[in-house]
Amino acid sequence: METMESVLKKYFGFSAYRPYQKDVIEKIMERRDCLVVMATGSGKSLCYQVPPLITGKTGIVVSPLISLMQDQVMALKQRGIKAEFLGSTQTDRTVQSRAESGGYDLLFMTPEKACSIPVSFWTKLLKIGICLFAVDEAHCISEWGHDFRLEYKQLDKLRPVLSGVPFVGLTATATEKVRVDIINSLKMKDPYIAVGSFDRKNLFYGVKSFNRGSAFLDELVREVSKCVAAGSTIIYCTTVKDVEQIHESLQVAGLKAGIYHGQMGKRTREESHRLFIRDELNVMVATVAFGMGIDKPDIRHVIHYGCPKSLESYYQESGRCGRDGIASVCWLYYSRSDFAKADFYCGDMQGENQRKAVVDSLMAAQRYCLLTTCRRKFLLEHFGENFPADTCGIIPAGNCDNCLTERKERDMSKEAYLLMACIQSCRGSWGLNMPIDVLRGSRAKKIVEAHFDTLPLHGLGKNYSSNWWKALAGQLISRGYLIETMSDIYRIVSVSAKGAEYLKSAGRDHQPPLFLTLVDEMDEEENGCRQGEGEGFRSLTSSKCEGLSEAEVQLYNMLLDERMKLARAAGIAPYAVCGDDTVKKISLLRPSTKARLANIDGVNQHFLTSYGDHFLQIICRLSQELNVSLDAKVSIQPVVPRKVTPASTIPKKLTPAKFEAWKMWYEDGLSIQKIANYPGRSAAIKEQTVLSYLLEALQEGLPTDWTRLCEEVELTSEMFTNIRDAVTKVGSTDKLKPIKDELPENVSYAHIKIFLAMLSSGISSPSKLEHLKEDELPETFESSPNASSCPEKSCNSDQISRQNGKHARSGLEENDEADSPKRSKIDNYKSHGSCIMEATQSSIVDFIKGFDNGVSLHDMLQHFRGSSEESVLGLVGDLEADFVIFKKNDVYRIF
Ligand SMILES: Nc1ncnc2c1ncn2[C@@H]1O[C@H](COP(=O)(O)OP(=O)(O)OP(=O)(O)O)[C@@H](O)[C@H]1O
Repeated sequence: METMESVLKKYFGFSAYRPYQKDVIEKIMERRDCLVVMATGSGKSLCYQVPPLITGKTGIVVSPLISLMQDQVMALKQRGIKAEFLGSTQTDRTVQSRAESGGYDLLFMTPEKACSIPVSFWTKLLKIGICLFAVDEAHCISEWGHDFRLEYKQLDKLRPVLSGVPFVGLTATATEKVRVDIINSLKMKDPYIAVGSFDRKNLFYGVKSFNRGSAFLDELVREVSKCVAAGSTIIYCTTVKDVEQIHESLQVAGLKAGIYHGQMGKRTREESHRLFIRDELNVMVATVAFGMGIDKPDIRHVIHYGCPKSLESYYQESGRCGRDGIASVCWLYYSRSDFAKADFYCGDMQGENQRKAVVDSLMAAQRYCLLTTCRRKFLLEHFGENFPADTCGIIPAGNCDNCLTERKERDMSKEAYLLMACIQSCRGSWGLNMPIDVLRGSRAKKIVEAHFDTLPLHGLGKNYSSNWWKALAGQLISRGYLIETMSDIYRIVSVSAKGAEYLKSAGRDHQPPLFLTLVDEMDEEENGCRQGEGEGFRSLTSSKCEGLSEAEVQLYNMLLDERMKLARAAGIAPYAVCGDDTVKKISLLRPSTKARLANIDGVNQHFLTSYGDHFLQIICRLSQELNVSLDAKVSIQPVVPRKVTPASTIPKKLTPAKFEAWKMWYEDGLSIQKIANYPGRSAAIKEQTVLSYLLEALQEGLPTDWTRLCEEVELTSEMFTNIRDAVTKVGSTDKLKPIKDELPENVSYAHIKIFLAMLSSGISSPSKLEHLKEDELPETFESSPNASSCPEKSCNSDQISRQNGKHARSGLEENDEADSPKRSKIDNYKSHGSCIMEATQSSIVDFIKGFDNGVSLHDMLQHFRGSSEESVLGLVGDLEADFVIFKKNDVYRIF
């Protein structure tokens, strides 16, 4: 049976699971129902893709769209996974019968199909084995969701039919209500719930206001032309008319743009989708009909032309961007008229709940547009996630427009007073138009009829346009001075308690200062320009080739062309051959052998067998042409996906600085030293301070990697044991000095603090640290005076000293030693290694194969003492693709 790790490398080419993936997979294998709520692009699909490959049983996946299933099936087949879909567009009549005899690892179907397929199908397949029943985009089940589909509600019918099969719901958008709905609708029993962070750290968020017209269209075309160099772009529009207009403008400008909306024929729509997925089109202009089905990992820009109908759908649609983890950009353009569309979106809503959900979501989207503070924080907090900092500008410098640019502020107390007082005078039962018209001195019929033209404030706000006042109102709403509510489809603006307090403290001639941000619309009116005007989009073209030399950039582009040719020949999308990031790594490392190619993250076995030789030839030829060496010795900083922190575990007590320090260390993998001297900080802080922040974070329950921490502060097993002895001797941990006094000089207070933190986490012995390296064993083990008394004279000295070391340690550790599978395996090998072994290709393969969790070079050298390090490395390097040796963190494994 394959293991979780071997499946990951063999089929997907990845070296490590992302947060939560492993846990969910394990739970599914234990046949437990699971609800997986994780960000778009965070890797939820892997949770249902892996179990069938381990168990050899079929996984059923219910998915809302045929186009989505088709793309997934294409990509899975490219990974050597047997996948198919059942649905109206399936032309192969044999799929169903092959499926029922267990012919597929993964079988996709629409909810309609799942409910209508005869029970005999399930009965037959159950006999062979179904390892899971996954419901993708599970929020469609809930009326509270933004994409409710009636067919999803019927899925519970299958529960009794598929008794014993774990049900797995997956979604990227789920509020508490939606989660409960999914669990109840699917009749999940004691489900394992994995809720990840919604933070898409590689996405930049920006918003701009715009006025419809040809001038803006020209600006948009200019900006989109710049985007094209970085990769694919989607432009989402709210109406078909906008789609057609923008598409035409892009085409006139010579851009390869496609179009997609609900009024197009099915064929043309599918063709458009296909061309975009295969990189034959650079830009797709679409309505939201082109939404959930898009699984293209290398989309670099998502632009919204018009405010989306809800913040949930904005998150979903912008979430199509940068799914491969590479830096990508989401811009939203809104105009004020977008905010008046509640009636349009509510049109076909039946129940009061649905109407309310729609209206609330639209208002949240509107607030997002008008925001002057961190957009990421707002988005995350909308999904119930705590974002402890006020800006997303700590790492790196600003990842949303509001955190990136310093906005102008000015005292707007007078204007704020006028607006709030006018709203109060109009008795707070109108939308914004009425009080603003009153302020601007309108004598429209409804104003005269309501006698608002006699109000003392009438006409006092003539100096500003209606849009200026609306922008001010937006600010006052976001700062809590005004409240906007909905009555049916009408907006009502009233003064909040905070606003009333302000009005009380002010009069017509005197107001306490109230500094507010000069948003674009105001700035344009007052100063004739917008802040950041002319900056255009955040450029991605430079980051695409970051870290590559000029020749490597050329190689990268040539390899992208080569990938395109291969994809065209195979009739698949280029990303299905391999991802952009993998091509970038290949350009950097320029492997000359299959083994080296296999070690590159993202290269799976199918790629190796299908394209490996071809790529190696091309790399060799192009490297010669560009005069760059093969097998470059570059240490690639893996794009370590930040581990997501479930909202509930972000401790309230921790200050943002402490939490940030922990995130940088634990999630971004930065060292304590790097954090202390982080360039984004105004002044360096002490390493000791960083360590104390980390320890506080751990005390608050945040996770850590003890092995890594010990390695970083050089806390060895020997020190650990010494500190433990000292603590026992002193008999108290209240004061550190007496403990320190018992210890040698090289043991610092930091070491003692870490020891104590470990102790309170239940680690009382150094060997509890999973990956403790051999060479970190206490020196006393190596230099044991008992070494010569080993009964087996034929044992090598290393083994003798370790055996004695075991005796030299307290009884407490004997059990720990026994529970370390890696160590006992190594010892096993060593006990056979009484003669000096020389390495050969096959003996190396046999040796590595003996370790499920891999083996380090150190272990290999200990085993093959008859060979030099150079020759062992040479042999490992020469082992070709039959034995895909995969190296990570200096540990070699074989697949
Ligand atoms: N462990 C991993 N290591 C590296 N890349 C991964 C890993 N798991 C998934 N990915 C990649 O992340 C990308 C997004 O994964 P996936 O399509 O499963 O996201 P998702 O959570 O289902 O998103 P959505 O909700 O938008 O459909 C894919 O390109 C996938 O190959």
